Amino acid sequence: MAGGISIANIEKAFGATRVLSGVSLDVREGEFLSLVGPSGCGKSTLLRIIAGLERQDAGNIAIAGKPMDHLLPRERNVAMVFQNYALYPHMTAGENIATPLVMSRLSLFERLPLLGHLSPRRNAIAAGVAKDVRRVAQQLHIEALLDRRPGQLSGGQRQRVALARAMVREPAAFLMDEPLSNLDAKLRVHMRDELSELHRRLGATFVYVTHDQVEAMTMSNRVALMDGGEVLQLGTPTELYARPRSLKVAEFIGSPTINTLPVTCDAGGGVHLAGMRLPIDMPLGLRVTKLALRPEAIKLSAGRSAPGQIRLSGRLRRIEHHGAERIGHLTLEIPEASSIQFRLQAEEVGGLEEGQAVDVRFHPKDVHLFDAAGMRVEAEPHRQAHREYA
Ligand SMILES: Nc1ncnc2c1ncn2[C@@H]1O[C@H](COP(=O)(O)OP(=O)(O)OP(=O)(O)O)[C@@H](O)[C@H]1O
Repeated sequence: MAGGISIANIEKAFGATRVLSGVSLDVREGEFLSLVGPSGCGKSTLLRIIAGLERQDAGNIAIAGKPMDHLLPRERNVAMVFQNYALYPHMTAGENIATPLVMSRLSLFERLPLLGHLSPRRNAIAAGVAKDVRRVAQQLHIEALLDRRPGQLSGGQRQRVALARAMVREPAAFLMDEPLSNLDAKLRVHMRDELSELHRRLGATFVYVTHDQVEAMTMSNRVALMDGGEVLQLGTPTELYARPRSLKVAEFIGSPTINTLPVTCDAGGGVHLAGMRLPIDMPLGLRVTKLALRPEAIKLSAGRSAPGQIRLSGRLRRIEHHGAERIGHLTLEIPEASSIQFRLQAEEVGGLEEGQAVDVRFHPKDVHLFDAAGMRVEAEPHRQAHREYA
């Protein structure tokens, strides 16, 4: 796997706490892959193991086909970017960016402030370092900031300096641990755009840790969703959103959160919701217990539903205005009285009042079904038309 990262059966425990339970994952050369998951799921630990900052108990890491397990962090040709930037406060931005090059190109003697100048090659190397620092500073539009110390920079500028320091060595891969989480919301959205653009320009492999699924979904080629030290699903953002492998994945990805409703199955594979037979059939022998629906799959229903659609009644509890979108909260009139959220169109909101009785409808093809273990089950094409929905 030239340029990619192979992660094979990685296990890690801190004392009695098992943090990674046999994680395997291939990061392709040049891809932007996010490790996303709830706090404590082990994503930072996995990144630190790739970087060599933490030692795994079992399993192997290879970068560009080369085993890394016995190499020090600096021998791995990867650059880490952290949430707290990790800049040296007493150095200027330029000196911070130059540090990795100074460390790799100058000997210990050549780095000495006075004696180092006695080395005949020192000046030529220093000029080369300065040129490389200017090149990355230009790419990140921070040339004007090179003489400032970190304390004189904004959060976004500091993050760019940290990125420049990572880029200057031209590493095989960038490993980023929540690099945007110290920035305010507006700057975070802007930096997301910049990071995606940087990734396109550099064509390097990016592994990006975040607990923010929106960040992961908007920037990544692929997302690995982790929970409890395992990868629950690896796929493109669209795959995770449209075909979640488990209820946990379905519930983690997407905002507002996917709606879930309890269902039962009869002996013939028919699916029932609150006593209603739905136009959905399961392969014989498979039973589902949960039905899940994305908020955008649910529509306000005025008049008769289109054939084949499922209709539910409820009371509109609240309308939430999010600027460009409006979310309706509906308490359903079913015995397991569940609350669901759905997207309302601008023109629909005018005629609605909180507390009002409304009907909603959805299409069976938009339904996700899960068994008692929370795993996805595919329905069969519907076997017979049911009068109540036809
Ligand atoms: N050096 C350590 N010593 C002991 N326990 C640790 C150490 N580093 C991490 N842990 C524990 O390992 C688990 C996973 O931590 P990790 O930082 O990898 O999670 P994470 O998914 O990145 O979470 P977050 O998003 O909160 O950073 C946590 O329970 C954490 O407390």
